[in-house]
Amino acid sequence: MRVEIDRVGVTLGGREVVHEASFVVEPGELVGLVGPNGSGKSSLLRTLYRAVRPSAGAVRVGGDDVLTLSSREAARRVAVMLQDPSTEFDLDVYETVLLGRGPHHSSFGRDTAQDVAIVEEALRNTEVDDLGGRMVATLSGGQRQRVMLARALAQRSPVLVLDEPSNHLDISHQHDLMSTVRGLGRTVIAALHDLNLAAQYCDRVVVLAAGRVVADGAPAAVLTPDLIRATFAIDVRVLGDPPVLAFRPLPRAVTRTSAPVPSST
Ligand SMILES: Nc1ncnc2c1ncn2[C@@H]1O[C@H](COP(=O)(O)OP(=O)(O)OP(=O)(O)O)[C@@H](O)[C@H]1O
Repeated sequence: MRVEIDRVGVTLGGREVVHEASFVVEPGELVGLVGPNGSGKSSLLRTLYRAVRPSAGAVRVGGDDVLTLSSREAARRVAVMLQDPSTEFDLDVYETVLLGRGPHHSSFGRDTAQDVAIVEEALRNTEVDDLGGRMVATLSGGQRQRVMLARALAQRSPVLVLDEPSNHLDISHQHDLMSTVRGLGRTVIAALHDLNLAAQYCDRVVVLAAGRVVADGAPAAVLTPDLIRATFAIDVRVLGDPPVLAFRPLPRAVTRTSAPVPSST
């Protein structure tokens, strides 16, 4: 399903934090949204799952403005996995993932054998099937994040929105997550801090800086040393295609963090 972000503005606390953002995600594409802290990634993604109303422009999913859809239809089209899932959850893992089936039920609909099969598959795909009976609040950050991915997968929506999906995951689960979402064949938009993950797995990378889209294209075309230096204030060497990025802090960052300067050889 196609997603269009069309000249979207987002105003929060009286300040416009996203300005005229436009890009398209074609059906089945995996697009990485990258940018420094506070550049507006989460705010823009929130317009897609209707947690924030754009102050300008429109977000269209499958050709329809998301604001014109019923809540059920919006949830059938777009599933979301959030950066910091609430720790207030009073549900176990199985019940949490089953919530993903909600948009497919009528108000008092019962869980079907198909729901159970879909939930069990999502639990297996995210390697949390051994945690089924555990309360979500008792899980580690990474385990909880995988449960939230399982819930989003169980929703079986054609569009998946991921906001920093891998920030609690160990290196192997980061790659598992990216290859899982890549293999789904769904339309995926993921805000990512790890530019190497973006480079390796995304079809396209959209760069936000100070609320504006400053680049949009294939990873090798976008993730250049000049763009990364201008956007993130860090030096980088780019090797190969898909690019592998080797970072080297600028002197200002070294002063700030007292971190050792890695060798450039
Ligand atoms: N509820 C709010 N009220 C006012 N300002 C907000 C609110 N939420 C976010 N902002 C501001 O909007 C700007 C964009 O924030 P946003 O969370 O979208 O950035 P981000 O790119 O996702 O950042 P990060 O990489 O740190 O997660 C920031 O300056 C932030 O302080």
